Amino acid sequence: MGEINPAFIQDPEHRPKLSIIEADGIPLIDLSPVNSADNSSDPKALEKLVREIGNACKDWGFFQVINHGVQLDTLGKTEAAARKFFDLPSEEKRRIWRDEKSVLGYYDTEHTKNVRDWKEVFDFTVEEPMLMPVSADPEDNEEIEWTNQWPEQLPELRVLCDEYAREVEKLALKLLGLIALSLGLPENRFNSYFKDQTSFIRLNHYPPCPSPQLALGVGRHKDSGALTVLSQDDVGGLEVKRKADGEWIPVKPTSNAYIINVGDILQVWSNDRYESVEHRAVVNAEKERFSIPFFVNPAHYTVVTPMEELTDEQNPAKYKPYNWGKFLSHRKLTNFKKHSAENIQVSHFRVEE
Ligand SMILES: O=C(O)CCC(=O)C(=O)O
Ligand SMILES: [Fe+2]
Repeated sequence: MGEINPAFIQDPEHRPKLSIIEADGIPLIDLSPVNSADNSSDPKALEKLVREIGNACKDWGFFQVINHGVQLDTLGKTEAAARKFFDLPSEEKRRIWRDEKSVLGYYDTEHTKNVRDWKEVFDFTVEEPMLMPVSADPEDNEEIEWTNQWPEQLPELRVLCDEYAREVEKLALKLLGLIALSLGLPENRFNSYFKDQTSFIRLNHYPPCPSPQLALGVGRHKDSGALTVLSQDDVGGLEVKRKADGEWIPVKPTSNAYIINVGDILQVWSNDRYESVEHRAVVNAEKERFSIPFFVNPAHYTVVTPMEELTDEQNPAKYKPYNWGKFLSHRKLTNFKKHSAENIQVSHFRVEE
């Protein structure tokens, strides 16, 4: 076992077990009823699908989908380009370094809950240009464009990532429609929030780690957006905190599947019918691992609040409204360094009961 920088070492209670737990994993859902070639949708099959999605969101906050409609070729090419990118010399990657001013690009010192993650990442937005508030200050109404930074030495990365974003975006919108139906809302209920979406995609690379029992690729966290659509390779490492008993359950890699998880915004929109669940990524002593999350986020000016159709006197709103863009700016700015205070969380907007 090699030595690792103490910045990566997790407190004992957060260290991974790395033993194989034989457990039923997250639900696997077949999306063919909404992706059949002739587009003939059988109402019974659609109803069943909506029920399955609703149950998965309720019981796990996580599920996998197959027959999702994303071209395998597009995913394969994006994965290959991601490998090439992380293989570039360090100086090359550092030319597109992410910092407080330019928050997209390459980064290898992210901290989750104040412990450094054993990973390097590349972030880019799905919409270009993407508008955001200039600061997290609620009084400041100025907007700014967040611009992507692409590596000069790998021009194909931009082309492939753009194509990938367009494909996965379709899947994301389809899933948001099915989730809306599962909550008893019209299928297009969430659509307008995504007109000026602030969605972004991350290429994650987890290099082999000499002390996988001490560190994590990504420490435990919840995703703050509406939904995450994640592709992982066949190495495995993602673990989900099972709602039933708090046990960390590995998500077994399933070929050609996407992993979907409910983010904090959906938790608020659904007024806690669905929950954004903690997850983390463990690392591996021998193998490197790659994953590509698509974080599905609404327009920055979205005021996030429980859907009024889902609240009434018996079931009052459990959250105070908050501004998504301000929330995201706050998160982004605090992710750059170790902080003494806890990051901003949706729980801060919870109404006291
Ligand atoms: O790599 C993974 O499997 C999970 C990554 C993740 O949770 C994240 O980037 O938010
Ligand atoms: Fe995550």
